Order: sequence, then structure tokens, then C-alpha cells
Amino acid sequence: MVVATTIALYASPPSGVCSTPHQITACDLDLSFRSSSASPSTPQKPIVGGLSSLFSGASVKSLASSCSSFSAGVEEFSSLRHDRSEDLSLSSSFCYSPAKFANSSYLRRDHQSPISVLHGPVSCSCSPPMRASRDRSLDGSFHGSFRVGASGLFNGFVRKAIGSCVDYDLGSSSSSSDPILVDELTFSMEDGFGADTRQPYARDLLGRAQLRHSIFKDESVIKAFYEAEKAHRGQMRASGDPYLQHCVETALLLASIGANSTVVVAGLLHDTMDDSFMSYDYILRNFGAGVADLVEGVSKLSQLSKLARENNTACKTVEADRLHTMFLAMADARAVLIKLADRLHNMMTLYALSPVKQQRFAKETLEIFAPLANRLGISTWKVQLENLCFKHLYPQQHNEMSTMFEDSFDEAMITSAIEKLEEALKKEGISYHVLCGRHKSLYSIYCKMLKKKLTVDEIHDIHGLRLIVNNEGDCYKALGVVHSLWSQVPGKLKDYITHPKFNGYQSLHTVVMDNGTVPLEVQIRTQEMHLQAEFGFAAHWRYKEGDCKYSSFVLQMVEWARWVVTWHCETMSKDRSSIRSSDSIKPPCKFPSHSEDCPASYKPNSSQDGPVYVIVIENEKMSVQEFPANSTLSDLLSRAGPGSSRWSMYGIPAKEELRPRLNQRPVSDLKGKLKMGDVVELTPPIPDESLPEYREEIQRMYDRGLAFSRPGTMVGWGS
Ligand SMILES: Nc1nc2c(ncn2[C@@H]2O[C@H](COP(=O)(O)OP(=O)(O)OP(=O)(O)O)[C@@H](O)[C@H]2O)c(=O)[nH]1
Ligand SMILES: Nc1ncnc2c1ncn2[C@@H]1O[C@H](COP(=O)(O)OP(=O)(O)OP(=O)(O)O)[C@@H](O)[C@H]1O
Repeated sequence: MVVATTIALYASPPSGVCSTPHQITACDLDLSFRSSSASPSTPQKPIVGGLSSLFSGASVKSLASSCSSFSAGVEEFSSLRHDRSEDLSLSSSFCYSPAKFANSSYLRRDHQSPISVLHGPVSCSCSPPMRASRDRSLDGSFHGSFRVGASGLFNGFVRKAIGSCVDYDLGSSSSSSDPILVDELTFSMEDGFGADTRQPYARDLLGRAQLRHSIFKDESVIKAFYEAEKAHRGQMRASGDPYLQHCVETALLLASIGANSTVVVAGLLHDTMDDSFMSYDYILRNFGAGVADLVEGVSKLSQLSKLARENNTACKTVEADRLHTMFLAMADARAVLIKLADRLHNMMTLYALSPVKQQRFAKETLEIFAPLANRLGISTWKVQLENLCFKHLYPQQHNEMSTMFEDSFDEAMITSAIEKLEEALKKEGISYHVLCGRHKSLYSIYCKMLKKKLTVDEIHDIHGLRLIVNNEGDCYKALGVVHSLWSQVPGKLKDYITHPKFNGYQSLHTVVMDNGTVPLEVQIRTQEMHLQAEFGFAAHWRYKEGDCKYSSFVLQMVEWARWVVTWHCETMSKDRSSIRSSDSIKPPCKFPSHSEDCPASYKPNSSQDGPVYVIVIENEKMSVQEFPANSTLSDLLSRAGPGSSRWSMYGIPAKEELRPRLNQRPVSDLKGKLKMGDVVELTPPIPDESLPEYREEIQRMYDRGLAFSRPGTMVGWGS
């Protein structure tokens, strides 16, 4: 089992740290490592020994050499193990405050398995996060008593009274295990047939979800749960599970990163437009425009993703890049978040699909969705998606790496290193915002080995600590403390503060040896430097994506999306009293133009309109094409000019004869402006003699469409 761990220690920064508006924004957002879990039921492997016994260049060389034969062929899947627990790659993080440090239960893996929403731990001066997710079980199992009561309703009332931006403290889920079921609620189902009494499995599923996360006690979430039950009743997943279970798991993943009830409700309903007769208007009437728009956004993303998958579009780097941008720019970033949760759960249950589909989904996930999670800063989802793809696409290499590392990710070592450093910093009177640690994921190690042609023993950051302090002087003082605690690895000290990288990245890096055997990378920086490393020009996602040249449009759009996600997820659990005014934690400016004081700003006040990416389907082939802002359909048609080989099979010389359809509707006005994510089909006129054949095909499609929506039909994936 692959485990990526993040361990964080929070400290109260000195007063005045969050004094300017933009600092307040960053601080209050608490971009720090947060609670959640991915794969609950997975037993934790005991940590045995260090890395030294595995530092075998030979075995890694054989791994690296076998990479050239990464055909990812379907045959390789005969060796895949399809038991469920194997599919759950776990990524987790710990967080705890110094004040509670003595309480070792916060560190126990069996107690909580939190997620880092953003890589970057910028702590808040306010209440240190103490969030423990209840998401322990992906298979629906849960622990705890099942009592009936009304405290959840009370909580719901309080939440509503204090406003939507104050949301669920995951920790509070532990305070009440009372399930709230449909008969206790004040709302009524629109068509009058409540799902509850006749569907005991739904009641049970809801009860378990409520134990895993308290947001499932929110009235709107319960209502959405029963609407989803109604919509998907009779539908089964390829795995044999009721479809509803997938909706619940998707919503739980969202809840686990602190998403608010609007997003969780939309997560529950995310497949209803595609897989049932539930309409936009119905969702609008019952849940409001916010939810309806999100569900529609997810539906559109699903359709585009399906098109891209079927056309293998994302395997071309340029097109993949355009798809990332298009996905983020065409929909609310929260819709992308829901799509990511949907995909993550689908990847966790990939075993149920045929090997060919497993390959297709894994490929698309690695090309499109893992980079999107990276761009949005949802580190743990990215890690899990990548590790699952790694396992399905390169099973042999994954096996080798798993075997090599299964006993080597030394979480205890990271925890005790944090404790040790904490103590020493205290002694020296050096205060800090965050002290956290992580071990590198399997896939990240694998990529680094390939990219830099390294053996395992040449990778020094498998275990790492990060310390965020108040000022530059403290960075150097803390470095001295680190070197006094552990022996330094020669040649590994990098002073990017005195000599920033070309992209402005600043930090001190050193590698030390823990117990004389295990290398430990320590990064030390100030909060401003950290903001730059997470949101600015030196942002980690750009660093990881490599040399790609992005337009300022893309950069700003991604940064905007990160703010939106941060705003909607990270602030949710904050105590309102710690936030001076809700405006202060809103993204500081509107995409695409940033205000001057926006820390995410790369090109302040950029007013240029970005390009538009459009899906063009010609001769049943899909491409993602870039057009300048304000381009029209007529501009698009002029690209598909006479003589284009694409038209030769029809022998149609004139573009006027194409029958463009925009988003599935015929268009006559060619002067309309193209929008991000538009789908344009260019269909040549159908020769008269072919008409009967087309009619038959349309009839077949129609029949298939009906069969798909019929209750009781087996439904595979909603994406
Ligand atoms: N956000 C961000 N992080 C960076 C950047 N450059 C380096 N880092 C972080 O710093 C770590 C180590 O960077 P360096 O000390 O330059 O290491 P290196 O010379 O590439 O050698 P390795 O540690 O072997 O990769 C990386 O693993 C990142 O976590 C950057 O431009 N942006
Ligand atoms: N020493 C460290 N301590 C804590 N977190 C770290 C440390 N180094 C990297 N991270 C964070 O861990 C997450 C995963 O990063 P990952 O290990 O894949 O890449 P990286 O170490 O940053 O880069 P590279 O693979 O090029 O060395 C990122 O959020 C990154 O910011």
C-alpha cells in the first residue's frame, strides 16, 4: 500500500503577522495541511527500519531500464489484482498544534487521516487547526454509535444563523453521532415519494455517511441525498454497488477537504442530469441556482472528458494543456473540484471495469485530472490519482516500487523529527507559523528517478520537513538549529534566499541525516516566500509541470481557480471570530485581472483578454483549437478551408457546405462569438443515398439512449 504522509505542526505566530489586508487573506485562509482521509479501511503498515537497506542502485537501474518498455499494454492487466483494498492508495496528513502536542492521539493514524488541501502550509494566527476527519471508510464501513437525536438539526440552525462561510469543523463531527433521517426534516420531497421507508439501504447509507462527516446532517445535504437516491434508484455500478454509493463517496471526498454544503449537495447530484431525468429546472427549484449551475458545469465537464477520452485527445501534450485550461476556464472551479472527486472515487473502484477501460481511464486521469488537482493545489488528491494511475498503467514498475518502499516510508521518523526541531526552536526562542513534514509519493519518486536519471539512494527528499518562520533572519537562525541537531549532507545546502531562483523562488534547503542513515530534506522560508512558492510566479504546480510556457491568461486563470477553491474549502472550518470580516478572506481580485496587491498576481492589471479554446469535431475526430478572443464561428470555419485533407474523403470543396452545430444545436448566425469550451461539430451534408443508413444509426443511438436511462439498467461510470 502506497502511503504519502503529511505531518504538520502549527504554532501561533506573533501578533501583527496578519496585519495587512492581503496578509490577512493569506493567513486566514489557513492554507495549511488539513484533515481528511482517502482510504480509510486500509490498514497501516507498520514502519520498519529506514531506507538504507533499500538503497540499491541495481534494483533501481533495472526499474529505470524497464521503463523504456512501458507499453502500458492491455495484456499487462492480466496481472492486476482486483481486490478492492488494493485499489486504495492512501495519502494522508497529520496536523496538530503545539498546544495539543502532548496528546499523542492526534498523531495516531487510526484516529484520523487528514488531507492537505493545499500543499502550502501557511498557518493562521487564529485557532490552530485541529481537524479530524471521520472519513475513515471508502467502503462505507464506520465506527461509532448510532443514536437518534436532534443536535445535528441544532447545529444546522446555528450554521445557518452565522452564515454560510462558517461551515463545518470536521472535529465537530465527533461530537455528535446522531443520524438525522428524512422523517425528522422540515422539507418535503417535491413529488411526494420519500425514498426513505421503502429503501432501507438508503437509510443505512445516509446514517453511515453522517457518522463519517457531520455535513451529512445538514438539511440541504439530506434532501440532496434523497433526491440522488430517487434519481439513481435501480441503477447499479459496474462493481455491483448501488449507484448512490458513488454519489455519497464523491460528496464525502468533497466534505473531507472542507467544501461547503452547496458543493457537497452538487457532489451528491453530480450525475443526475446525465444519468436520470432530473432537469436543470428541477434542481434549480429545489436547491437554487448555485447548485443547479454546478451540476450543469460538472455535466459539461463529463461530456468533454468523455469526448477527449474517446478521441484520445489528451495524449497530445498541446491538446492536454488546452484541456486543462479549458476545464478551469469554462466552469466554476468548484465544478472542477466535484469532477475531481468523482474521478478520484472512480479511480479507487477501477477494478470493476474491463482492462481496456481501466487503461483508458487511467491514461486520461494522468493526463488531465491529476494535473488539474495539482493546479488547484489539492495535493493529496493529486497524489492519490497519480498513484492509482501508476498502478494501472505501469503495474510492473508500480509493484517494484511498492515492494521497495512498503516498509520505508518512515512516518514515525518524520513525527519525531518534527518534535525534535520544535523543541529546539522553542529553546532558541524562534517562533514559527508552521512546521510540517511529508514523505514523497511513490509516483513522485518514480518520476524524479526517470527525469533526473537517479537511483533511489540519490533521492534525498523522500522524507522532508518544511518550516515557515516570521522573517529572513529567523530562516538563518533556524537553519543553524537544524544543523546543530543533525549532521549535514555536504553539498546539499541551497540558499535561495540570497540567490533566488530565476522565477523568484526563495527558501533555504538543506539535507541532513537522521540517525546517521536516513536523509531528511528541510526547507525553511518566510510566509511571504511561501505564498510566492504556492501562488506566485514560482508556484509549485508550474515548477512541477516543467518547462511549459504559459500565457499570462493561463497563469492568472489557474491562480484564480486556486483562490476560489481555497475560499470555498479552506475557510469553511474557521471559527468566524477569527476572521475579521468575511470580505478579507475573499480572493483579492477578480479573474482575469488582478489587483496590484494580489499575491497571486503575476502581471498585475493585465487587461488582455485570453484566448478561447474550442472543441472542434470534424469527420468524427476531435481537436482542441485555440482562437484569439472575440473570434466567431465564421473565423473557425475559415480555418477549415477548401483543400484541407480533412475534407477530402467527402470531396466537399466549399466550407459553406459544412453544417456547423454549436453545442449540439444547428447554427445559422456565423457571427456569434466563440466561448471557452464550446463544442463545434462540422458536418458535411449527407448525400441523399446515405440517408436511410443515417436514420438507422440515429434510431440505434436513440434506443441506446433510452436504455441507458431506464431504471434498473446497469450503469457504469457517470463520467
Ligand atoms: N514552489 C517551488 N518549489 C521549488 C522550486 N524549486 C525547488 N522547489 C522545492 O525545492 C525542492 C528541492 O529543490 P532544490 O534544492 O533546488 O533541489 P535540486 O537541486 O533540484 O535537487 P533535488 O532535491 O534532488 O531535486 C523541490 O523538491 C521543491 O519542493 C520552485 O521553483 N517552486
Ligand atoms: N521538504 C518538504 N517538506 C514538506 N513538504 C514538502 C517538502 N518538499 C516538498 N514538499 C511538498 O510536498 C508535496 C509533494 O511534492 P513532491 O514530493 O511531489 O515534489 P517536490 O519534492 O516538491 O519536487 P521534486 O519532485 O522536483 O523534488 C508538494 O506540496 C510540495 O510542496
